[in-house]
Parts: sequence; C-alpha cells; structure tokens
Amino acid sequence: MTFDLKTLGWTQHFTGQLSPEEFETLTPVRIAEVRRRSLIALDAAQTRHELALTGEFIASDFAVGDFALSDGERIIRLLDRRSLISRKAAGIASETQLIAANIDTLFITTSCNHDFNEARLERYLAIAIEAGIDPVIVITKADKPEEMSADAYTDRARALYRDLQVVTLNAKDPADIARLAPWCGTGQTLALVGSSGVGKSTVARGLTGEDLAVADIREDDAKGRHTTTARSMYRMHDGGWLIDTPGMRELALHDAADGIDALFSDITDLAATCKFSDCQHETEPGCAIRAAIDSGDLDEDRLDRWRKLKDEDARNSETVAEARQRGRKFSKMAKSVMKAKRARRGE
Ligand SMILES: Nc1nc2c(ncn2[C@@H]2O[C@H](COP(=O)(O)OP(=O)(O)OP(=O)(O)O)[C@@H](O)[C@H]2O)c(=O)[nH]1
Ligand SMILES: [Zn+2]
Repeated sequence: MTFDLKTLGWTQHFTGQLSPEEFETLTPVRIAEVRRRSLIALDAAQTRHELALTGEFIASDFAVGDFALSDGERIIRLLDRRSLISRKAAGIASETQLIAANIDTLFITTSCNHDFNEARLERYLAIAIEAGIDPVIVITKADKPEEMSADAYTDRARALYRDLQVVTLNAKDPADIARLAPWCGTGQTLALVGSSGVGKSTVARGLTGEDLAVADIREDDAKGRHTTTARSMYRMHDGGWLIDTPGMRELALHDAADGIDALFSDITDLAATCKFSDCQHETEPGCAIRAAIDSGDLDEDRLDRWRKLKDEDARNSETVAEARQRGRKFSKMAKSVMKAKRARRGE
C-alpha cells in the first residue's frame, strides 16, 4: 500500500475494509468512468486501467468516485462508500441510478442575482446532508450583485443552516477562486451543483484549468470504433478531485427525509412537543409550532418551505415505491401469462 493512495482520496475508512490477504494480493483503485461493460479505474500512480465487469457485477452497481479492489484485469470487490449521490431512474427495473460516490464536499452554487432562492438551496442542502456530504454555499457574481449587496446574499445563505460555510466571490477572479482552497486539497473530492448559468463551469475551470463541457475523451474501442465518453473526474490545481457527471447537474430530491429533518431540526424538535403527535400545525390546540410563529421565534416562510420540501420528497419517494409495486404486478402478470402458455403447450 503506497502513500499515493491518499492522493486518490483513499482514507482509513477504506483501509479498514481490507483483509490481510486482500491487502497483499489486490490493488485498490478508484472508478473514474462507468461504461456499459467496463470501468475505467485509476490506481495509486493515477494510471488509467480499463477493467472488465464480470461475475456478479454490472455497470449500474458502480458510481464515479467509488473505490474498489482489482486483480489488474477485473474488479474483485466494491468497497463501502463514505457518501453517495443517487437519483431516481425513469425505468422500473433499476429504481435509483448512482451518480457519484465518496464526495467530501458539495459546492451548492448560486449567484448574487435572481437565481438566489432559499427553497432551492435548502433542497440541495437536504440532498447533501442525506448523502453524507459537507455542503458549502458558493455565491458567484459578487462583482455585479443585483437586487441587494453581496454581503446581504451571504447573510441570507448563512441563516439557512447552523455553521453553514458560505463563500461569495467573483468566479472569474483567480484570487477569489483561491478562497475555495480549503475544500480542494490533496485527498479531497468535490462536486458542484446549481442551476444553469450560475457559474459552475467558471468555478470548475478556475479549480482545474479545464473546460469540463468540452473535455470529453475520444478513443477507439476494442473493435476500432470511435467512441466518445464523458470524462467525470478532474484533478484540481490544489491536488483534490472534482467529480462532474451528467446526472450531477440534474439532481432532484428523493428519499431525503433524514436530510430534511436535520436541516430543519429546529422545526422537527418543536413539532415533537406539540400536544397531538399527528399535529398538522394548523389550528390545533397546544401546537408548539404555531406558538413559535406567534412569538416571532419561527419564521412563517421557513415553515412553509419545510412543508413544501417534505411534500416534494414524499411525492418523489412515493413514486419509486409505486414503480416498484407496478414492477411487481407486471412481473406477476408476465409469469402467469407464461404459465398459461406452457399449460396450453402441455409442458
Ligand atoms: N461577472 C461574473 N461573471 C460570471 C461569474 N461566474 C460566472 N460568470 C459568467 O456567467 C456565465 C455563465 O457561467 P457558467 O460558468 O457557464 O455557468 P454554468 O453554471 O456552468 O452554466 P451551465 O453550463 O448552463 O450549467 C458566463 O458568461 C460566465 O463568464 C462571476 O462570478 N462574475
Ligand atoms: Zn403543531
């Protein structure tokens, strides 16, 4: 085990999962690309290897950023993740699609203009907390704030969550980009989310020196055909890794009840002291939340956003369950049709 594994983002969390035998015989790698039938993995020397997916593994088991053990040709074992971002898949068969693994910090990006929206920031905060990732709010366009001052935007973002880190900057200014260094050093893994046009690509270019959107790799596959695959892991100037997968930019909320509870712990704590355990915080007597609003301790807008976020999460999580239900019904029906056919054929 060489020291350079640290550079890949390897920590004690992963070392602790290895048996002495695995330690001796297998190579730790980090997944940089997930293809249909193979994975591109980086070893401690940051050499790219194409590893075959064989045996029990299929591509959808893996996310960019995963750590695994390889025998040099194949993946032997996937290691437990420190954090995971997934999204709901459209199809029935696989309910969630893995987007990225083992990210330390999520830069939730917005700008000093109409894009700044507390509800949207809270949605990303809930996603980060649920996934086990430290959120940092990055507010771009501090050099040309609209509607209010850059400091006012910073204050509004800070108020969203206790001890929340907020960096307000001009993403085009290298001196400002340098203020992001605490999250970009050797061993650290970062991802960016935010709406279109807020400056994600500009921040990414500042951190890596590369244009992410155009950094696709063209190469020839085994049969000599040209293929274009999107690169997803980029080395940052400060030594860390930036993960940018296509799914990262379209993250939606799902199955994030714990993340929402943590983000709004003041409200959840209050709700626990309401007189009725099923209190809807509308007109019930003994409602601690109504009392906090009346006394000015709780902001009505915040309560409203909490409700909407919970509804959105419930709706999106429910759909997954329903899809599963539909899938089961469909496979039952398919089975009974097959059975009937076999019976007709006299099998
Ligand atoms: N003045 C100023 N312009 C910025 C700043 N950050 C980004 N921009 C500009 O805003 C525009 C959009 O920035 P991008 O980096 O492309 O935004 P994006 O979030 O990557 O957008 P998508 O690729 O659509 O997701 C570009 O013209 C940038 O030059 C900033 O801090 N200050
Ligand atoms: Zn109540």
